Amino acid sequence: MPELKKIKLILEDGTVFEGTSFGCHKSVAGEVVFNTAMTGYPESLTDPSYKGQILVTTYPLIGNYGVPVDDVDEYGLPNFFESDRIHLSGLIISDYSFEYSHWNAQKSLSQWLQEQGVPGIFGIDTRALTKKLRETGTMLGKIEVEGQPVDFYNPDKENQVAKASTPKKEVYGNGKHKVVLVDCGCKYNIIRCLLKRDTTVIRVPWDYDFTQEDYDGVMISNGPGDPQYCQPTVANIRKAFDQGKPIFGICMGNQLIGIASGAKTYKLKYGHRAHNHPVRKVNDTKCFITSQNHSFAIDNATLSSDWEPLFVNINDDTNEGIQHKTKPIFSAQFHPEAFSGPTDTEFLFDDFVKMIEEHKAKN
Ligand SMILES: NC(=O)CC[C@H](N)C(=O)O
Repeated sequence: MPELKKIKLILEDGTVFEGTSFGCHKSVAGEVVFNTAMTGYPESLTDPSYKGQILVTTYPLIGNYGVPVDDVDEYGLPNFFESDRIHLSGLIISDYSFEYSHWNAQKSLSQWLQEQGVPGIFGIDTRALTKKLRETGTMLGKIEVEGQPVDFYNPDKENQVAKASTPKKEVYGNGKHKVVLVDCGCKYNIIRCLLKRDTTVIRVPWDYDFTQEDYDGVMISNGPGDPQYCQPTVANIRKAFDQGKPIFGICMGNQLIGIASGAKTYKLKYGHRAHNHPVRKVNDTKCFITSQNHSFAIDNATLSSDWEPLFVNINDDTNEGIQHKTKPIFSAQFHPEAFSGPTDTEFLFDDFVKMIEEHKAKN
């Protein structure tokens, strides 16, 4: 049993929670958001969309299955993580499991957080905290070590995508269809899902002019922070609209395609972070259970007449995707690549590749 040190969680409204430190023992500030998923902490911690945020897990027991091995697949991508490092700023949990057990575990969550310099706090009433965030809305907060004060930090005041995106172009696989992946802080399972479907993935930085590339389709990835910072990406997406090839956007990708189409985005009160968000296909009775992690959303009322909502969230009627009425362009606000979460909507990758095949056959 490691030496246990006290640490505090301080919210911008002055609320203070006292807990125990189980990660890197240092102070950190960010935006406090909650996720209600029951599994998937290794994937969440490495999801670049959490950059600038401190995550609260409502599932009380965390750490019980440790941290997976960091081996890589044939393309050099880690098998069990969504990026090459922990992106979130801190982790807030109720009960830390000092014992871990899993066939694939390599180390404890505590050890991993310490290695990566990320603070963790346990012993927090995460239900009370989540109720507060639901009532007040997302709040800024800090995990603070006694005698090490930090200022509050608002991730919406900076371009987080520029910090999470890849610095250079990289090509994966050797499949039939060339897909440009605009990396706004992409989760690796988007690359895996594309590679499984006979594609070559050309991963490029968020502000790279991919319209000069030789490509068959474009994927705009997920990513952290306010989509309004991605104006260079928006300008390139507009150029791609004119090129007419299939485009698929996920999460931040949905928001950026929306902005490029002329629509507006706004910030939700406390976002959607879970494995069980019910989403309905518009003009259809089909519903899907989806994995989600976002704060911003497209305002359906601002969609221009060439575009229409594709999916809607059944809990709060917010936008969950859009499509162009005539061009092969569509996007989802949820995560069809899951990891973690239900894989029910992975068929959207099949739809995308089918669009590419049809477009190639016609042109
Ligand atoms: N996962 C994502 O791509 C999130 C998109 C955006 N950063 C949001 O919070 O809404």
